[in-house]
Amino acid sequence: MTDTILVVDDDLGIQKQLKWSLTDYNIVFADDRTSAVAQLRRFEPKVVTLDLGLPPDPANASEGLKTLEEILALAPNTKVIVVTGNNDKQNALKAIDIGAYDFYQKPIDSDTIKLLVNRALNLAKLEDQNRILARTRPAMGRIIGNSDAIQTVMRRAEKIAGTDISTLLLGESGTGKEVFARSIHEHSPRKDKPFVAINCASIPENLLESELFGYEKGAFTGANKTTVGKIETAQGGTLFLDEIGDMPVGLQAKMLRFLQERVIERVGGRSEIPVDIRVICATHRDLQAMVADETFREDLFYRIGEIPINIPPLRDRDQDIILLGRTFLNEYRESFNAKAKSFSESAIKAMLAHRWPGNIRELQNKLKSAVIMAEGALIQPEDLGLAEPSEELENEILNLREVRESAESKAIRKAYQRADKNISRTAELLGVTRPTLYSLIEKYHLEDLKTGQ
Ligand SMILES: Nc1ncnc2c1ncn2[C@@H]1O[C@H](COP(=O)(O)OP(=O)(O)OP(=O)(O)O)[C@@H](O)[C@H]1O
Repeated sequence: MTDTILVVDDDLGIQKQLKWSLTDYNIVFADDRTSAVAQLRRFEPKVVTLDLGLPPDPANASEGLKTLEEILALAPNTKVIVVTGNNDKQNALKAIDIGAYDFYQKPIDSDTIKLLVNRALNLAKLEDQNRILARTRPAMGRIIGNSDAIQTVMRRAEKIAGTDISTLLLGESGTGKEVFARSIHEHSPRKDKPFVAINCASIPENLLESELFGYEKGAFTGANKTTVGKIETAQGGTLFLDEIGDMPVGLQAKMLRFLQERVIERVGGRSEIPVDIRVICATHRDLQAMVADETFREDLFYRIGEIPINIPPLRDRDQDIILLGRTFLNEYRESFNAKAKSFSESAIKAMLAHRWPGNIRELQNKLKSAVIMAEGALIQPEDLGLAEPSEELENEILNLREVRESAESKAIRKAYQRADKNISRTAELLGVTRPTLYSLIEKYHLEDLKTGQ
């Protein structure tokens, strides 16, 4: 397919000259700001050449710069090459500052403009490919979710996984902090070594120290034999400290020393034991506020949270609710030998409308009881303990194409989940043919649908 280039210039002579110079492309024209925006929406060119001297103010660059801003606001990935008058370096630099890809000064030289457009187009295509790759590459194995919110976090976690940087996972209860910690471990060079998790909130304060650091025989009444702690057990691997915000202040000092010096002493022990582990911490508490009221050590806060990751709550994950729901439904159906097979339409609506304060854990609990309670093959809102839903609130999007695209890809995903991942049935639900559905899948990069995910 020939690439389209948009030429924004009010000078007919220049329009013609560019058409002759850029014969390899499909050239479309605009002669002012309004028509430039209209052409941009219509043809979605990857490259635009823009004369800064546009009417009604051709002697000045203000209209051109405004047009540049509008183009970039609408289609930020567009490569805009600005054309300036002779000796107008200042406005050229202003344009680059706003986000133009490059500039050149009149008079136009065919070879130069050809080269510039070519390079801009190659770069735009490369960037497109990168974006697609980043979207379709399966990330962090065990984490289920297609929403942008979770995909962004997954990519962040993936990048961190290869390093030994200390990571702090933040998020409401039940959002999957432990799942993320495990995934980071599994994608790290330490994956063949142990992953050891300990929940600081569930162990009584006086036992937490010996649980973490181990103890020597005779260290206290009942210490009948030397016992290694969780830290030593994780040797070479990853230690996951869940609910780090609940760690007693006294123990925080010992923890900090371990993190700084990478040695530990067992309770009642005298020798220092070197440890090589990666530490991942998690909490649902506001550690920063705890630092402010001195219930959490500031130095430890910075030591454990070199890179924080915010795991989004389930209510911010769009269709993931249904995706996770179906996964758990299949799991529980088997283990309870139940007949519930799928969700009714109103159950899906109710699930999407619910706020899920307990996140994925709440979804699991509600589903478990729904699978047991449901009378027929379809789970109803009341089986889930949810009320019939009211109108769904949509985020306001103003660009019409974006609205259409976002609505279409949402509808395709929704239909696909409803059709139990059957492509023919999805096409039927959407009222399109299979080839049309495939081309839409291609267009919106929903490739995971073809692989049955
Ligand atoms: N993206 C996911 N895909 C599949 N299962 C998930 C996902 N996220 C979480 N789960 C499941 O949800 C449940 C809760 O997750 P997890 O225990 O990791 O949450 P948490 O944030 O650590 O919770 P808490 O703060 O209460 O300890 C687990 O059973 C986990 O397997």
